[in-house]
Amino acid sequence: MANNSSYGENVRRKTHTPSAIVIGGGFAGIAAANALRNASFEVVLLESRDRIGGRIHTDYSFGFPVDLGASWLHGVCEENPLAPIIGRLGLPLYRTSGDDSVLFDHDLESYALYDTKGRQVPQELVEKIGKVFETILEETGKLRDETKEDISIAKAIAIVLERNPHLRQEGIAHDVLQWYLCRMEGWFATDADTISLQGWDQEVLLPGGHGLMVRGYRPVINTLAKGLDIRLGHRVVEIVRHRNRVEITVSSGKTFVADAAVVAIPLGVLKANTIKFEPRLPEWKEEAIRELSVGVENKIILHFSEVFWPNVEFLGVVSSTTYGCSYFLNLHKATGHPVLVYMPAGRLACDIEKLSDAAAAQFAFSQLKKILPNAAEPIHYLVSHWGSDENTLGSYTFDGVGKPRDLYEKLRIPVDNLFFAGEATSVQYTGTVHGAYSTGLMAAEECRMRVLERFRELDMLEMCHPAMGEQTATVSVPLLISRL
Ligand SMILES: Cc1cc2nc3c(=O)[nH]c(=O)nc-3n(C[C@H](O)[C@H](O)[C@H](O)COP(=O)(O)OP(=O)(O)OC[C@H]3O[C@@H](n4cnc5c(N)ncnc54)[C@H](O)[C@@H]3O)c2cc1C
Repeated sequence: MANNSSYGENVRRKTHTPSAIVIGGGFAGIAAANALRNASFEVVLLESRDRIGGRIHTDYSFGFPVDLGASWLHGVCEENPLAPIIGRLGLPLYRTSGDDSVLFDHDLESYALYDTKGRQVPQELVEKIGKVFETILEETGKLRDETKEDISIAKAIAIVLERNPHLRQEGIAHDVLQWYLCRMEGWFATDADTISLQGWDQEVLLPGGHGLMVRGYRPVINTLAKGLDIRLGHRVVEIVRHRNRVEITVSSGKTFVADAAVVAIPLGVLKANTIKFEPRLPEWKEEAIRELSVGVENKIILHFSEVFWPNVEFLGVVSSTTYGCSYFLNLHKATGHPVLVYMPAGRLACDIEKLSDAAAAQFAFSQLKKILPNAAEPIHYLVSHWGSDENTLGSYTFDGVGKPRDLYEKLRIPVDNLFFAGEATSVQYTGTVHGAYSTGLMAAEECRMRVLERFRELDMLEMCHPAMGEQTATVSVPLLISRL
């Protein structure tokens, strides 16, 4: 093997720095940009909003942090890819449930349910119906084994109740059952008649239960974003891919060029077709964008001058329909601040989004008054609009009826030098922060590999220059781009 240095004068090395553009400054995009920067790429991140974080939106206007987007770490354990950062930053978590289940993000003993007249539902009944709900869902599993055709979880439950009349509930017990279903709808950000029987329990749940980020998610994303070249207010409108180059145009008309790009924008935005891909994305990719479903969950955050509610983790209002049920997270338990967070999902969330912020806050307050008639008016409020915000157009992805789960993977698979990231590309952890983060890292790694491979080719081409003679053509020279 020849000594590389003996060819030093002859081999004209490429000094081109590999480059990438990341589109979208949510967890996926920031994770990808951070990883590519660490791999010595020149990285520019284009973000349409005037802030980073995307569906991480910690607001400080009350004088303390509250999250309008994600606030739980699902899977409080070391296996959670975000655990090392959260741990290093010393950020406290408040565990609301030790159960790694999509059904119970609060431990059953912390339930505080009320009927619409403000009477607390006896705890034994709450726990009994919780078990009935689990049994019903187990029975829907049997139904799933019987039939190949996918149906909604609402339809499956109706069939189970028809077959097992002893599981049917009446009166207040029925209303409590509706409340459990309403919380399940919250998990998927959609109504039970759109959740897939085949898919609803297929995501991977990390162990350790569910924990609230007491100081909000912002410190985590800020840490990852440190030192990155982030261009806020840059809305991407066109993505043109050439063989070894991408050209990205933003709404001001400015164009950015790089070796590759990571597309980390929400599924809702992709579905709206507001970004032109040139050439068009392949049919299988367009199909994934078209067929995957995104739901809506919102937060109406009420800040009171003092606590007047019971010292419980949350207040739930049961009703004869899931649409009529309510859930208020008591942030005072976790943070010490007098705040309740009302969280509607599905059709209710979409309907409330049509109201003004003042009317939405009033609506949430009216739900609270049902159980606490002497409740004092909030002093401040914050209202999210994840369904209509043009930067998101939905809260997170859910398993729609009849939609195969390989659509998530199709959404993730790269197209030429375009790499896709974001919660909707995560097969395992769809709809979560750690899912978005993992896909950002994965896209960055695939992008790095592809661009490095290309430079290796270029270096070989340079070495085949006629002036170098036959012998040098096969010599392996460590590539400059391997600066890891
Ligand atoms: C109300 C709510 C509660 C949630 N609760 C939890 C929870 O407790 N725990 C949990 O794990 N997950 C939760 N989630 C889900 C979690 O927030 C998301 O899965 C995750 O944050 C998505 O990250 P992302 O990077 O994929 O997308 P995003 O965070 O949406 O980032 C995409 C970015 O792209 C930008 N963008 C859009 N269009 C363009 C464009 N044309 N050009 C340039 N940039 C563009 C957006 O502004 C945004 O910054 C919740 C979500 C919501 C809405």
